Formats: sequence, C-alpha cells, structure tokens
Amino acid sequence: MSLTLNWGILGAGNISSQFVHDLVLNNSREGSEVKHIVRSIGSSSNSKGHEFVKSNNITKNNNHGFETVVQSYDEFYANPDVNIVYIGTPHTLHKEQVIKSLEGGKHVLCEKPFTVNKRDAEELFKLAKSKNLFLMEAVWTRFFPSIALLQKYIFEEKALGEVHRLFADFSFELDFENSPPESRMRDIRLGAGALLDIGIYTITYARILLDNKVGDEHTKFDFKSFLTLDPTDGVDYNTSILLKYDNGKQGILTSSNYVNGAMPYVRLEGTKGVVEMFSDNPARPKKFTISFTDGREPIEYEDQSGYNGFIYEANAIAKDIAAGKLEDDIIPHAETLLVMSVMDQVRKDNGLVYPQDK
Ligand SMILES: NC(=O)C1=CN([C@@H]2O[C@H](COP(=O)(O)OP(=O)(O)OC[C@H]3O[C@@H](n4cnc5c(N)ncnc54)[C@H](OP(=O)(O)O)[C@@H]3O)[C@@H](O)[C@H]2O)C=CC1
Ligand SMILES: O=C1OC[C@@H](O)[C@H](O)[C@H]1O
Repeated sequence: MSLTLNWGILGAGNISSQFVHDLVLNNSREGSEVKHIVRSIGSSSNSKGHEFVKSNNITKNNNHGFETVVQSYDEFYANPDVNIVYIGTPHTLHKEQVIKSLEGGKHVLCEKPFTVNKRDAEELFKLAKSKNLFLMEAVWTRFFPSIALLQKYIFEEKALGEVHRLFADFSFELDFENSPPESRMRDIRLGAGALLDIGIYTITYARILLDNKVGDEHTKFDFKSFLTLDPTDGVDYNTSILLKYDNGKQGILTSSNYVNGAMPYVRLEGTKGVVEMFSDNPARPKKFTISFTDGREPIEYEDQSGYNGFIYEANAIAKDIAAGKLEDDIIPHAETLLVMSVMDQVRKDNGLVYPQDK
C-alpha cells in the first residue's frame, strides 16, 4: 500500500498555510507513516505564491526532494503531478473549485463549510463518485486523537454514565474595524456569518459527542434556532441552536462574532462525570479533562504532538485513497450532508439567504 500523496494547495491564505505547516513538519520527522509532497501552490498571484512557499519553509529537503511550483488556478488544475487538491479559499468559491479539480482528475479535500448549502454539496459528491475520485469536507476537528479517545470513554467505557447535555460554544470578536466589508468574514457574497464559519463546529461537537453513529446511521434529532442578522452586513454574527436527540440528550450550541467565548468551550454532562474541553481555537480539540462525581482522580489529556492538527485528517485520507475508498468513515458524504441540512434549516428558519441559494 503506497502512502504518498502529491498535494496541490489552492489559495495561498491563512488556512492553507496552517495546513502546509503540518505536512512540512511531518516530512521533517523520522519515521512518518505517510509522504505528503507539496507539488503546487495555486494562487491568484505569482509573487504571493512564492512568498507562501518561502514563509512556510517548503524546501526540497522537507518535500521528499521535490520542488514546489507556483501556478495560476488554471495551470494548477491541469498539473499532472498533483493527485490531491486541498482547497483553502472562501466558502463560496469551493463549489467551482471542487468541480474543476475533479474535472482535472484529482482527489479533493475541501475546507469547511464544504459548500454554502446541501444542494450544492450533493452535486459535488455525485460528480466525485461518477469520476471514481475521493472527496471530503475538511472538518479536521473530527480526526484528532483526543476525539477518538473521548468517544472511547463516552460510548464504549461509559465513563460519564448516562450523558444528558452538551454545551458547545465557538465565539470570537471579529475585528470589524480592520475587516473590510468585502472580506470573507463580512461579505454575504463570500458566505460570511458565524453559522457557516464557526457554528459548524458546535454542530460537529454535538454530532461526535452525543451520537456515536455518522451519516445515514445517525440517531435522529430535532432542533430550534435563533440567528441575529447584522443590520450592516446582513449575516449572522450571533447564532444559537437548541438540539434534542430522540433519546433525550440535548445540545446547547452557540457561536458569535460580536463577543469572545469562554473556556471551557465544551462541557458534556453525564450522571457520573463531566468532560470539559479547552483550546486556543475551539476547532482544535487539543486538551480535555474528565471529572468524576464520585471524587475519583480526573482524567487529563493534552496533545503534545507539535502539529497544528491537520496532519490527522491528511494521514487518514492517504490511507483511504491507498485502500481505494472514495469517502472517509469518520466524515462520510452523508455526514457532511446531514450537517449541511441542519445549517440550511437554521438559515431558512431565520431568513438568512445567500446569493448562491437562488
Ligand atoms: N479548518 C479550519 O480550522 C479553518 C478553515 N477555514 C476555511 O478555509 C477557507 C479559507 O479561509 P482563510 O484561509 O481564513 O481565508 P484567507 O482569506 O486567509 O485566504 C483565502 C485565500 O483564498 C484565495 N482567494 C480567492 N478569491 C478570494 C476572495 N475573493 N477573497 C479572499 N480570498 C480569495 C486567496 O488566495 P490566492 O490569492 O493565493 O489565490 C486567499 O489568500 C474558508 O472556507 C474557511 O471556512 C478557515 C480558517 C480555519
Ligand atoms: O474554521 C475556522 O476556525 C477558526 C476560526 O478562527 C476561523 O474563522 C474559521 O474559519
């Protein structure tokens, strides 16, 4: 089984840089199980692309002897050396870029939110299957070792007893003064708003901590929600979702771009114990504590790997592709569609329509 991926990185921005950091670190470490070769950076600007290669310190030495080229988007899609594309551009560009990457015969890992609505996501998954190519939404959170460990404690060992309630918050105060109205964080045409940007993670925590099944197998739930639409930008910067599973478990999910959130950002309550999660970034589940009601020693976990955490999803995909799979078991297509359907309904119930919905 060959565990080598030849990556093309689309968009030389913030998240692409964080993603590439992990690939470079992986390649600099002895004994890494997967070779992640960065073949190409697709950028709107040649100089920006070269600056990206430089600032992320991608060299032949830490890239398995390969030079990284910088290409225009169109050259990038046609690059025969790239076999998987990572899409790190604003939400509303994902759809067209996934299509062009698949048309170019490449597997795709596309940043969250995968698309703006479920209809578009379905179209992309159908296309990938028809071309026999792997396609996944990059919800990296789901792939952290901390999550697998928590799921073992919660669902297999029942360390919390009966789980009843989850609080999950992802909030940070957007620097409105320094974020121009045409930035991806504010522009409705780029899919701005807290729900698609950070609310998606609170729904993700409900999915992975309240239910041990994914996609078509999921436990049924219902929800009600409120969005506060900003009078200037017309998108939600305050978002609350109340969720109830058929088995009675509840999730209280909040996200905001008006105010900063508190720590712990996740609190999961059961009859015998409580999980609390801490992080500099609630998308990155690096640290948790489990405290027990009977006074037992708490369990404490912290990821000390030195990775940002993108390596976990990247390695999982390498194994999937080597095994000939078209989707991943942790976030199969149906799971992305489920989360997208929740976000569609929340927007519908609160009057948030993106131009792409029409
Ligand atoms: N997994 C995670 O934790 C995170 C995921 N994300 C997701 O990644 C995506 C990108 O976010 P982020 O990296 O923060 O965004 P940035 O604005 O930092 O970068 C996006 C890049 O996309 C390209 N681009 C093309 N067209 C546009 C446009 N009209 N406006 C802005 N950029 C454009 C640019 O690259 P170039 O000029 O080189 O073509 C730009 O640098 C989003 O969908 C977001 O949800 C973001 C942060 C964290
Ligand atoms: O996915 C994300 O996680 C971290 C946030 O800061 C960012 O806005 C968002 O896109």
